[in-house]
Amino acid sequence: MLGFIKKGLNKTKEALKSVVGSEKKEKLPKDLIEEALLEADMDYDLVEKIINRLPEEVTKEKLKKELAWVFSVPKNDIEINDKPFTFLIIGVNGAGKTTTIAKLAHKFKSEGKSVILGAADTFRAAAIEQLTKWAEILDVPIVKTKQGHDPAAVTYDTIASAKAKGIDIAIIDTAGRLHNKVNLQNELKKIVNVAKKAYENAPHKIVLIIDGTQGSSAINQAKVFKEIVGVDGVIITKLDGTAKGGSIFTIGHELQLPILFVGVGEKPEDLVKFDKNEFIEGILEGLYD
Ligand SMILES: Nc1nc2c(ncn2[C@@H]2O[C@H](COP(=O)(O)OP(=O)(O)OP(=O)(O)O)[C@@H](O)[C@H]2O)c(=O)[nH]1
Repeated sequence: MLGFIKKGLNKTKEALKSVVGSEKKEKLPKDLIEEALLEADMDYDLVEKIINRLPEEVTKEKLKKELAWVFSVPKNDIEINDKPFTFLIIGVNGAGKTTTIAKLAHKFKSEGKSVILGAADTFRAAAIEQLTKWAEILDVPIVKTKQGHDPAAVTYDTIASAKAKGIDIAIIDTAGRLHNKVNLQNELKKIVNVAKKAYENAPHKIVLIIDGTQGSSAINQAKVFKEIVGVDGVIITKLDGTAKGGSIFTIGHELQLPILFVGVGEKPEDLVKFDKNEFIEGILEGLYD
């Protein structure tokens, strides 16, 4: 519970305090709130929308109401209601896909579920090696092939293996070469089609990994992925390393996709379920406390 605000929003809170000061306050002038929210990388239009509804001097309670009003995100519960429940993990290189897959595997394993990984980012040898290392550390099976081989085949084999072994959850990595949209689209579509051949209900969740340190600029990338393959939910990584936590408002608002989890560190346990109220509470702490 505390992980999100403590670890995930620390730098964002510092950014807010750099504008409003760090002493405790009952009320804040609205132009300072405006400046602080922009400093934390909350989208300009969203900030204006909020500011227009505020009086000159704003209490914490009032701002809380307005932040909650403007920030409407779809529900983010994941019900594991099928077997093997398949996650397809997509996103640009470096966004934190591999680390996030390890975190998801760790989470499900610690809930008593069995997990298998699929190394379908066959574009780079390093991606396969990195995921293999995580599989060893976490003691979960992995399906992989040589660099350059067909990612759809790895996807098929992963799901088939999960079925054969009665494994609860399959998590499949993919390559994220965004500079060639057509290739990426073809590859992802093929992976999805082949996943369905392995198991008609797969993939159950296509999850987009977004690098939180990129702030609002990651949104256009996200829109491309949403357009080419469809996305069921997002995970925002590296929140601990950025002062741009306000971008979560923008990401949630613009994409209208469930924010499933946020990454708050590099260790397998550094994954927190996103909670809208906790997030808003963290922003308010940065401003008022
Ligand atoms: N601080 C912090 N670092 C993270 C988080 N998630 C990932 N990272 C780091 O970000 C870097 C990139 O993560 P990867 O998981 O390798 O990213 P990827 O998208 O798989 O990238 P490629 O392997 O290049 O495709 C690594 O150094 C991770 O340790 C997070 O939530 N917090």
